[in-house]
Amino acid sequence: MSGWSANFRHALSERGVDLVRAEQLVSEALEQAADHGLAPQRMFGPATRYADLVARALRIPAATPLPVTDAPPAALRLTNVSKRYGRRHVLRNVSLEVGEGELVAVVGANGCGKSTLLQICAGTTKPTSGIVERVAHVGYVPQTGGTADYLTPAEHFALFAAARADSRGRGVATGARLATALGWRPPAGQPAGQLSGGTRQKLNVVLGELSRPKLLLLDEPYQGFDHGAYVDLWTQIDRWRDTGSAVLIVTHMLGELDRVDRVVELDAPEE
Ligand SMILES: Nc1ncnc2c1ncn2[C@@H]1O[C@H](COP(=O)(O)OP(=O)(O)OP(=O)(O)O)[C@@H](O)[C@H]1O
Repeated sequence: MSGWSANFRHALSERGVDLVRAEQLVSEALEQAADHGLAPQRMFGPATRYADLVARALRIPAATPLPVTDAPPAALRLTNVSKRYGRRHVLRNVSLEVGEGELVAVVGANGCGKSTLLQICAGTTKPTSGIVERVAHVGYVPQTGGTADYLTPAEHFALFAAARADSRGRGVATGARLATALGWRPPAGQPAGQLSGGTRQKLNVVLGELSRPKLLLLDEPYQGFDHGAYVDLWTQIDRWRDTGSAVLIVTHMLGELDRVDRVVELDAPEE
């Protein structure tokens, strides 16, 4: 096995992908690279970065499923969640709930733990203590990363569709349709690494919503957007909420807070 394949398999397993599935993913990647006549490193970039993307597409380790109650259904519930990095407390006893058809904003000063909170909601970071309950079907738009420089938008759509056992054709068509709602027409054949920062972020948003998740986690999703795309995104967010999805958004855009149902303000970071 080549160095890239071994590193990819190892990185997948570090990200919680089971060995059989990891083996399958390595074979698929090698096949795809061979089809294009490229070395896997050239096609997918560094193995660890590609493993990040694949793990994101495969979605997130299971959290405790939410109990069924008579109350309006919650899509996400955090109870007394805390996070420490070494001795540094980043989050202390955060509790919040986002119901289906609800839009909740997370605000707070730089470094107060907003991205960490979203990672915990997504399941990509473990809390030090506390309980996370959420629906199984989650779309996560991280603040940075989340795309592979060497794959085209269509290849991203196909990869994320495959992770949901959906066909390549349907994934690519859905991705193109969702991109239109952000005023973007994905270019054929251009890898993500050659897209502008704002356009790459549009790709990130489309990947988050590609499989119509019940819960959308958006970490400052509009970075680099021009004004038109920013307006389009908020229209999309309203639409997700109105069609019953739960949306949790990290934002510094305090002017938009009258659009949201609830605001969760995190405490200032420890000195
Ligand atoms: N993997 C990590 N290891 C150690 N410390 C980390 C790690 N990730 C984040 N931190 C620290 O946790 C704190 C909170 O970071 P986080 O990115 O969650 O803040 P934020 O509120 O999203 O900030 P911003 O508004 O600038 O995006 C920071 O002090 C950061 O340095």
